[in-house]
Amino acid sequence: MLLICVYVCILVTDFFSTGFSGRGRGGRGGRGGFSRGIFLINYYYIGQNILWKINLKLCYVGNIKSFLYILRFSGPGSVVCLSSVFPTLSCCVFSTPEPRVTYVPPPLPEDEDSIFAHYESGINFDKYDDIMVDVSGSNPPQAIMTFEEAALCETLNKNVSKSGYVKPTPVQKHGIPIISAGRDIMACAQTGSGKTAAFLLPILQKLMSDGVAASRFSELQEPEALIVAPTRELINQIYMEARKFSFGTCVRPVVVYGGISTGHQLREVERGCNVLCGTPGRLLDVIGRGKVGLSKLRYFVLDEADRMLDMGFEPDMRRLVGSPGMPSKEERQTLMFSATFPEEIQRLAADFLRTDYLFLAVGVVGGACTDVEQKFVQVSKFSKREQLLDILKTTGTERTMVFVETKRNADFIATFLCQEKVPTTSIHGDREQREREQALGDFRSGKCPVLVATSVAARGLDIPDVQHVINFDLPNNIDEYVHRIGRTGRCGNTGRAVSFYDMEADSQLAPSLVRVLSRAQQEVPSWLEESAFSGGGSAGSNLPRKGFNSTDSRKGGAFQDHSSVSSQPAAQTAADDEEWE
Ligand SMILES: Nc1ncnc2c1ncn2[C@@H]1O[C@H](COP(=O)(O)OP(=O)(O)OP(=O)(O)O)[C@@H](O)[C@H]1O
Repeated sequence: MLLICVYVCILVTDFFSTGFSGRGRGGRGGRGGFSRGIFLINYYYIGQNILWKINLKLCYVGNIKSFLYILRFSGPGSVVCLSSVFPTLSCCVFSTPEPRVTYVPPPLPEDEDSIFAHYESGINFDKYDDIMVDVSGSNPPQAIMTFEEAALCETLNKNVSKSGYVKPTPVQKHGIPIISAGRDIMACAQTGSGKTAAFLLPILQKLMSDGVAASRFSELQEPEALIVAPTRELINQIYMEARKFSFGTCVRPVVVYGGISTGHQLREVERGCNVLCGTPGRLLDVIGRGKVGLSKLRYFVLDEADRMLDMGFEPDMRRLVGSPGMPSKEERQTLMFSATFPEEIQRLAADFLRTDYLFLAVGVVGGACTDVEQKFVQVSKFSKREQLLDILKTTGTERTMVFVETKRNADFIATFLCQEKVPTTSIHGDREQREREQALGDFRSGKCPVLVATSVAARGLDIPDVQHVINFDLPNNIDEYVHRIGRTGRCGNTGRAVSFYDMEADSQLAPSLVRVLSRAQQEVPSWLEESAFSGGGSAGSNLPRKGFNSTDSRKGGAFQDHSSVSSQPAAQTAADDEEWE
C-alpha cells in the first residue's frame, strides 16, 4: 500500500514539475502557466498481477489555494484512501471502486451470409488508381496489381472474393507486399481506402503459411498478432474484418475493449487467441492479469495512431510496448497507420519502428476524398435546428450522420428529431456500451436512418450506405472535419456532406476549409473565401500543427506539405468531451 502511495506521489509531483500527460481542458496563463481549467489524468499501474487505475481530476481556478483535486483510485475489489497525502492543498478525495461492468454482447451470427455481408464498391472505385502514392525508405518491394499477385493461400483468397473484393485499393497494392516482405511500415492513407485489409491480409497469410498453432483452451494465451485501436467501435470493426478473413482457417481472432464484462472477454481469450484486437486500457488489463503473454508476438499494429495520441493514450501505448515479454522492435514487425503525420507521430514511429521502416503516403494526407460533395450553409446559432429538419425532410430514409459538438447536444438533437417524427438514434461517450451497440445496429439496419454523434464516431466507422453527413456544429479542427465527412463516399461510392457554418463561431476554420475544398476539387463559396481571407482564420485555435508534415520526415521529399490541411491536435474536441475508450 505504501509503495502505491509513493507511486502516486511521484506521479503527481511529476505532474507539477513537468506538466501533465493525461488529457485536459484549460487555458494557458499569461506567464506560461495554466490559468484555469480541469485536467484529467488516468494512470494504470500493474502490481501483484492486478491492474490498478488511478484517476486524477484537477480543477484549477487560478490560485493554488483553491486547487481542487479528486483522486479516484481503484483496483478490482480494493479501495485505498489517500486523503492525507497532500495536506497543503484543499482537497476532496473519493475512493470508489470502478463500477463492475456486466454487459455481455449478444452472440455474433455464425452463418456465412452475415459474416461476408458487404456493400458494393462504387462507381468511383477505379478512380483510386489515379491517387498519388509515395513510398519512401530503402528497397521498397514492388507493388502488386491484383490479389493473385499477393499469393494468398486458398482459403484466404476465397474469403477475399466472398467479401466482394475484386481488385486491391492503392494502400493494399503497396501495403500488402511491404508487410509480406517483413518490413515495418508507417502508412498514411485517405479515409475509406481499405487500410484494414491492407494489414490484415498479409498478417493472416503469414500466420497461415507458417502453420500457426491452432488455438486451443489455455489459461494463458500467447497471440502472434496484437492490434490496437483507440475506440471500442473501431476495434470491434477491425475484429469483424479479421473474423471474416480468417473464416474457415485455424487462426482465431479475439477482441477486448471497455464497457463489456471482463470475465466474458477473458473466457473468449482463454478459448484460443492468435490475433488479439483491443483498445489500450483493456489490453493492459488482460495482460496485467497474466492472461495474455507476449513472448510469441510477431506483429504489433497501431491503427489511428494520431487519434490515440489525441485521446491521451501515448502513455498506454508506451506501457504496452514495455509490457513484460514484449519482443523488442527488432524482433517484432510493427505497422503504424495514421491519418496525419505530425511531429508526435514521427517521434512515436522512431521509437516503435525499426530504423529501415517504409513510409507509405496515399492521396493528400489529411485531405478529403473527392467522392464526397461538400456543401456549406450559412446559419445563425438559433436557426440550426430548423435547417436540420428541412434537410432531413428532403433526405427521407437515406442514412445520415449528424455531428454535434457535445454529448448533451447529441441527446437533445436526437430527442428533438424523434419528436418531429424523424427516426433518430445517438452515439456518444456517455451512453452505455449496450446503448452504443444498439444505436449502431439500428442505424446500420435502417431502423433509425439518422444517427446523431459526437466526434468520437468520426474516425474509422465503416457503415454501409451512409449517403449524407451533416455537420450541425463544425469541429474546431480540420482533421476532424475530414474524418467526419469520410463516413460517406467510401470505397468508390459517392456521398454528400452539408456543414452549418456560423460566421461568429467557425471563422477560425475558414482558411483550412478553403484549402480542403479546393484540393478536393469542390466549389468554394465566395463568402467562405472572403471569411478566410478577411483574417478571421489566421488567429484563434486552428493554427497548423507545429511541424506537421505529410511525408516521410527522413527525406525532404516531394509530398512535403507544410502549408498543411492539418491543424491543432484534435485533443481539444474529442478528449474534452468524451471518455470513450
Ligand atoms: N479492395 C477492396 N475492394 C472492395 N471493397 C473494399 C476493398 N478494400 C476495402 N474495401 C471495403 O471498403 C470499406 C472501407 O475500408 P476500411 O474500413 O478498411 O477503410 P479505412 O481506410 O480503414 O477507412 P478509415 O480511414 O475511414 O478508417 C470497407 O467496407 C471494406 O470492406
